[in-house]
Amino acid sequence: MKRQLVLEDGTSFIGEGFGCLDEAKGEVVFNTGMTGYQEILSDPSYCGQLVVLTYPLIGNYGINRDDFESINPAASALIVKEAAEFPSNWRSVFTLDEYLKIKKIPGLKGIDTRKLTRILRMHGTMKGTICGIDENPLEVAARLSQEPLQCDQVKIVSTKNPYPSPGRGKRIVLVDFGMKHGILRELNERGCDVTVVPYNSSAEEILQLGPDGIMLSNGPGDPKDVPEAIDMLNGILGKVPVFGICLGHQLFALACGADTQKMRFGHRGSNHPVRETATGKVVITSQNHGFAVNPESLTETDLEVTHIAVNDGSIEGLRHKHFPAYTVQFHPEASPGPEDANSLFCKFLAMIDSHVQEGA
Ligand SMILES: NC(=O)CC[C@H](N)C(=O)O
Repeated sequence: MKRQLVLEDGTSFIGEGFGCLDEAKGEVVFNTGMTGYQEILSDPSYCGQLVVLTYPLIGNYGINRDDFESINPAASALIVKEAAEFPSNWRSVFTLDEYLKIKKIPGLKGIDTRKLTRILRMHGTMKGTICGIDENPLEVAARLSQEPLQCDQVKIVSTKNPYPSPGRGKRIVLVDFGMKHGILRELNERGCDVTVVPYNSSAEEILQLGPDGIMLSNGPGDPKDVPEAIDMLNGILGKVPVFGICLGHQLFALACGADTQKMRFGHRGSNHPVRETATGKVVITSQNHGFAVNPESLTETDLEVTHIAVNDGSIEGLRHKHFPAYTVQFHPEASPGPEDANSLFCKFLAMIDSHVQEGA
């Protein structure tokens, strides 16, 4: 069935609906990864977003049982040039179309995703909707531009109750703002005894669990929509070592007095080069973010920049000058993408050891 994507500025792309044929609405963002559509689709940070994949053929290795980053994908829709109907991979259990139908996610295929991406790069991220072709794009766009952006995504994707993921090693409290399973996987692989807690847990509730370290997960939306987490961070900073990823990094920056800002079209892909300021070493990273820490806002804080994006010079990592705490804007857990930055999890555990040795 023919469906159209209408952008906030009235641009319309007519394609073929696949997966679920419901209407979709949200922010239209593009990801440049050549592979990893299953992980992208199931990354809760895409909650409320219509994800455009720039690679022209998607779905050719199907959907498997192993590569999910969450149980229920949170993306509002998937937009591709061509969706493979006959996947070929020994792990494949569903076609992309079957999976989108099961999870009730609208898909749109057969549109010029390069043209769409160029528009988003030039204009910046826009709101959009997938609807029937009988609708007038200008009327749809006028309605869209009146609608406020969603601001409750973290509440939707975070766990409602704490749960354990046991191990015999260090005790880590993982604050779930919309956690990718990859983060939990990395901690468990290193033997950590993890308790995953909801996004709105208080500092007291977290400290009562007696953590050796606190990990702040990735998550969807604007970090300023999660003030509870900033209060919580103010109650734990300096008491327990902290490591944060993506939304966790942005929340850490806000809690330390820095500011965040929306990027024009963000960083979403699997090959973003990042330079470590101390060594000059460049790692290729997996990224998915539309906000970044404002560099000027760091002057009055105790934060130091540890990583910089090679492509646009934006901040990719921070460290607290006095407390055992550091965070990164990119995804060291990869999934999808390169594992160059994976050792940051070992660095977190080493930071916990030195915190203990210092008798803190
Ligand atoms: N992956 C993430 O944690 C994304 C963080 C935030 N929602 C952003 O878009 O910048």
